[in-house]
Amino acid sequence: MRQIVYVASSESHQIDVFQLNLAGQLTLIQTKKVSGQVQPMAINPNTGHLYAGVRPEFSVVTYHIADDGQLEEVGTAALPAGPTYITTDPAGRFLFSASYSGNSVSISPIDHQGIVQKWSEQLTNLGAPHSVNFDLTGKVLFIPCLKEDRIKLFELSVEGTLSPHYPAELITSKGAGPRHMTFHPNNKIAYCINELKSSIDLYLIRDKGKNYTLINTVNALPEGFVGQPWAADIHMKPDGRYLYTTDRTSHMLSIFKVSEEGIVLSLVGYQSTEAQPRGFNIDHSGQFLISAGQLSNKIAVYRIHSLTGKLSLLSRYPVGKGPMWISILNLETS
Ligand SMILES: O=C1O[C@H](COP(=O)(O)O)[C@@H](O)[C@H](O)[C@H]1O
Repeated sequence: MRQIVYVASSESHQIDVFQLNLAGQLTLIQTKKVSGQVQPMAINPNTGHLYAGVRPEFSVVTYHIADDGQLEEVGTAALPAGPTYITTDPAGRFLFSASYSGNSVSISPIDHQGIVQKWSEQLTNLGAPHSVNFDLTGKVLFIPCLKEDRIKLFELSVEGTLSPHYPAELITSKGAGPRHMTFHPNNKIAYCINELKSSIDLYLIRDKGKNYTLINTVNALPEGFVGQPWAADIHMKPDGRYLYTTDRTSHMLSIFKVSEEGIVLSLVGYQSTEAQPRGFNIDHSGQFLISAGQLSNKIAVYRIHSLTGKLSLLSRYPVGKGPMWISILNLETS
């Protein structure tokens, strides 16, 4: 598997591009300067372009990815508000941008060459939306609204408009602050990391997405942890066997074993990691986890032990200033 790792560093306006080899070693192949603070990134699953959300001139930059993984800018399109998280629908026809400070989510069409166009629609009056997540059917869009303690649910039409799903929202516990999500490969369980409690909510999805039940809430910090929880990110190993989260106060990753159906999370342990780990990701083979330290200006690569899910540090690499987003591309499927 030939994989490329993209690391966005907001403060130094750059994306570092690394090749990831089969042993988990990284080789820097490009440092791409960006016109502003670059934060969230997304890869088009259809065309293989990389998109990056930029500030203070709110925009999304489209990059063509060369055969070796290097980036070439091919377009810039305006966004109505500062991008906190971006994603595309599974067909790669539209780009969705959640804006925490703009209390909105915008939709931008993507043309048939893969280039994002100016935004066409904006959902407003959302309370600090922190991410936009399609379930694995690609039909339901989950928008965790941190300041509302709700995850709002929408459906996407063929024309690219959003309408409320039924049910229209999932309600979290008071003050939880829902932030980022992931789904079990069986699409029967949705997991949401709550920023302000560093807890994980598990929702059972039934009746083809018409029925959701909150079946458990799991603490992602060690029992007795003292300090303000400040969770950031959540990812599942591609085979669905282990789940990982980060917390920025404790500078830790938490590791959970996932039961076969995805319903039970059993604590495996904690891994101390880079300072303020706002973003991390897992490679497509499920063998390596890479975490970014927003305060250390480094990324750390860990081997994931296939039988235990535990992490062992392989190496740390310097990147730009304020790294907060990691995207990984499998060149063989792009
Ligand atoms: O992680 C966080 O995100 C929000 C919004 O981030 P931004 O990148 O859109 O500015 C931030 O305000 C919050 O303090 C922080 O915890």
